[in-house]
Amino acid sequence: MMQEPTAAPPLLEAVGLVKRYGSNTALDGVNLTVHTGRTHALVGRNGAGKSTLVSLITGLNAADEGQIRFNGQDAPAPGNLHEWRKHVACVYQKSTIVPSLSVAENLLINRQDFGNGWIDWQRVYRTAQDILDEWDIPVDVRAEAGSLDVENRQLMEIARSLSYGARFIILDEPTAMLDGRAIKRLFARMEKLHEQGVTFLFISHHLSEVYDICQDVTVYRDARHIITAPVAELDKRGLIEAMTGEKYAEREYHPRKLDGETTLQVNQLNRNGAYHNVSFAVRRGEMVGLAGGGGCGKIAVAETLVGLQTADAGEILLKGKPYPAGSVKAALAAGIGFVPQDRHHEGFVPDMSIAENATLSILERLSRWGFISRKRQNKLAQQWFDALDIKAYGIDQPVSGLSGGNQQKVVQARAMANNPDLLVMMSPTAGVDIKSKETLLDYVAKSSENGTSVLIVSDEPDDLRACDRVLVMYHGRITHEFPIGWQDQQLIAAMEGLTEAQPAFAATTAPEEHTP
Ligand SMILES: Nc1ncnc2c1ncn2[C@@H]1O[C@H](COP(=O)(O)OP(=O)(O)OP(=O)(O)O)[C@@H](O)[C@H]1O
Repeated sequence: MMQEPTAAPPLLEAVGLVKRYGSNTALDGVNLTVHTGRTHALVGRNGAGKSTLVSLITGLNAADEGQIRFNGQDAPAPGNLHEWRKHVACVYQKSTIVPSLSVAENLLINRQDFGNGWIDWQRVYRTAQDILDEWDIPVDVRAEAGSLDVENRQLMEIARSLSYGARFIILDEPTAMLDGRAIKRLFARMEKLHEQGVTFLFISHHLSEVYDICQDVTVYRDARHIITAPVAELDKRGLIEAMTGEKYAEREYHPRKLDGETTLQVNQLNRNGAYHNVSFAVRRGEMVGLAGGGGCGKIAVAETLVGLQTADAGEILLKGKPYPAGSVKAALAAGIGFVPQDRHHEGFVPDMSIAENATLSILERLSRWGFISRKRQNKLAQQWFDALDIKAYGIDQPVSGLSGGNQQKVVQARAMANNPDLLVMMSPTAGVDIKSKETLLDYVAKSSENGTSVLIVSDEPDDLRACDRVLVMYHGRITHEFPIGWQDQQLIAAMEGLTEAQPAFAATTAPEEHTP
């Protein structure tokens, strides 16, 4: 189903784009047509080619074949970024700002009329303020850009793109690092900019967002264009089937009988300003969710368990024994595996291969007399590669060349390779496509059946559905516990603090004790 042609030429028309990396074809003759004023979603599984397409339609890379036109005119020559910026810009998940400079400097960086010789700072701030005012973007021009949170950093990058003249903005997984309220604010801002004549290409693995804010959707699968349709004509089931190429089946979740010994026991854990009186246990083979909105303290609790942070008071026992606090090494040695929140900093070594990264945590086990057995390493890595459905040309590929979601899977493999007693996963499916999410979470569920205890720390209902119990944190305290089978609305209301703490937790949630 193609979009009805309108009188004006499309804002973007990409036809027959091919891009190869060595023997790997990242895009195999794909099309994309975006019309002015229609928010267009681009979706596809990890490695489908979305980021590669963005690199071509923003002029960062040259296509091997195909044409790109903006408003009926041929696109500038690849690499002439000054000209491309007038047509299109992309706000990436990873920031492109200079953190040590002010918002104003970031907005006006690299402009011919600023920064040559003597700088008139009053003029810099005034011009930057004018840009933000024109688009009604409430960011302080004098703030250090590195101090902005993700939400404001994205707004600043949008304003910068618009100031170059672009009226076509690509948002690459903009909601991946935002909590529910910030996502609502972002969507409201997009609506407003849309009214001011800005068109968005929206890339997201959260399909409900596609239905919330997009009018058209394009699906790529395995480097190919599968379908473009108005979202109103393609329901969620159809969309998932287009993405996966398989029939979609609804899942059911059932309670399990769990009576194994306690693997993790957390007693009255406190960290000033982060979490308070946190107590819970995870049994052998149990999957527990730790949910909550941004700033609720769930990540701080998880990072304390794995040694990335320390508590001010309280007790953590693994199989009945304490282990040294504040040391990742000690946590790993005690039997904890973890998927960190920030995979770019703590997750993987980019220049090392999939095999090397996936087996980082067990190098000792793979070595004999100080030499690593490559055969054993590769065998194990290959098992993970297949089990997690990693899309790459092989286990020797450096992780830096993988798509975002596939990098996440390598981090996951590393966390599980050690066969830990307790697996702590923070936002484990951020950037992971819907099918891979299922594969990954199924794998975790299978490990739990074999005795691994699991703590999934996330605000994403889909990550938590298979958990035997979900604990919800709000303002640093556990306020609710839901057994498997909860409804999304229940969980979201608790995460947003819209429902009173349950009686079992109310005693620890007295408002006067609250430290934001
Ligand atoms: N610089 C590169 N070198 C080698 N291969 C690459 C490079 N960039 C991308 N690829 C490959 O091209 C394919 C498409 O990757 P791309 O990053 O475009 O996927 P994506 O749809 O954005 O995925 P994700 O949702 O995981 O971000 C993948 O197989 C990837 O490994």
